[in-house]
Amino acid sequence: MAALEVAGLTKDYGEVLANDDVTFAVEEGEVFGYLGPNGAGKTTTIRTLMGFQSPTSGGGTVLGHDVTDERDLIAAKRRIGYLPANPAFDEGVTGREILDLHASIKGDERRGELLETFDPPVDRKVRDYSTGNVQKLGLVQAFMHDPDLVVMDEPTAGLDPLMQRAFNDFVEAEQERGLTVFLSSHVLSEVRRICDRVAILREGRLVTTERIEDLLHRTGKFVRVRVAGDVGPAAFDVDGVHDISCSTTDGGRAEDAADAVDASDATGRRRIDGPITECTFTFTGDVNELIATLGERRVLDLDIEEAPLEEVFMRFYGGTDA
Ligand SMILES: Nc1ncnc2c1ncn2[C@@H]1O[C@H](COP(=O)(O)OP(=O)(O)OP(=O)(O)O)[C@@H](O)[C@H]1O
Repeated sequence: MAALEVAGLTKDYGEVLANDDVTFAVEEGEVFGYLGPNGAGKTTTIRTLMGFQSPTSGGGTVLGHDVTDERDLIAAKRRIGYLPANPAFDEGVTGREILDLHASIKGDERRGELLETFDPPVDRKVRDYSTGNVQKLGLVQAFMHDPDLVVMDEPTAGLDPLMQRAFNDFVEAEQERGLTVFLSSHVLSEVRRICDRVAILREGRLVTTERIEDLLHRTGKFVRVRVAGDVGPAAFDVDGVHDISCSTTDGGRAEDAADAVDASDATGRRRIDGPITECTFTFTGDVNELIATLGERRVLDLDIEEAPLEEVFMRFYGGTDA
């Protein structure tokens, strides 16, 4: 049984078709990312899955319970954690009181360890919380009753980089315990690290659902190379080179010794005589062929990294070649 299912989900707000026949399923134990730019319709799907609004047509299930059946959904919700986009808590009470209330409804088996990880200032009134602290309180609340499925709308919004990393580590550990996670995001770096699969939504329609590894494999590597000499794209005529762009600058400038192929002078820097060309391209071919071709040049600097998902994302948004 899928942990979460969306089947032909359509939501028409009148002016906007926010979800247009969206269908996908999240398997038990998966960390699944729901990606799309602002306004793509992610929150609409999530709010429908949590039973806060009715679909125009279609529907879905969470842990096997029909999201359009209020009673059925109440039973499921005890085993589900939920973090909404921009969580809003009663401002006049403390974080601890918020968590106490949640505990009385759903339980709080894991409150202590979660407070160690996310550490919101629970003795302060929520009105004094920063955006990040509200988010941390929301995360504690979403996980504290030890749910089987957690649904989160932009979970790392407002978190600083250290806390984002703590969140990623936490989700990875939770997955090992068998938790199923469904999270929306437009922060692609977080998706790449923690998600098994992603669905990409654009203007209410599902563009693709695939494994993150496949997405990365298909999109290849991003290469940036600096070589001595005035060379054009033809110098990198290897199968699998795409979207190459080269620019040549006059040589004669000081280069860091680390860049140099041969010895540096007494200052630790040296001059590269003649022009220098920097080329960037996406590479989907055999890396050995690329290395052989690069070996024909005097390489001053080389970066090879996974293609940024932002680029992949833009291609999907761009439409025509997606
Ligand atoms: N209650 C509503 N009434 C009318 N239109 C709405 C309503 N809620 C959302 N919309 C519209 O539906 C579309 C999808 O919105 P939604 O919030 O689901 O997108 P999203 O992908 O979550 O965006 P974001 O990343 O900005 O949160 C948007 O065009 C939005 O303006």
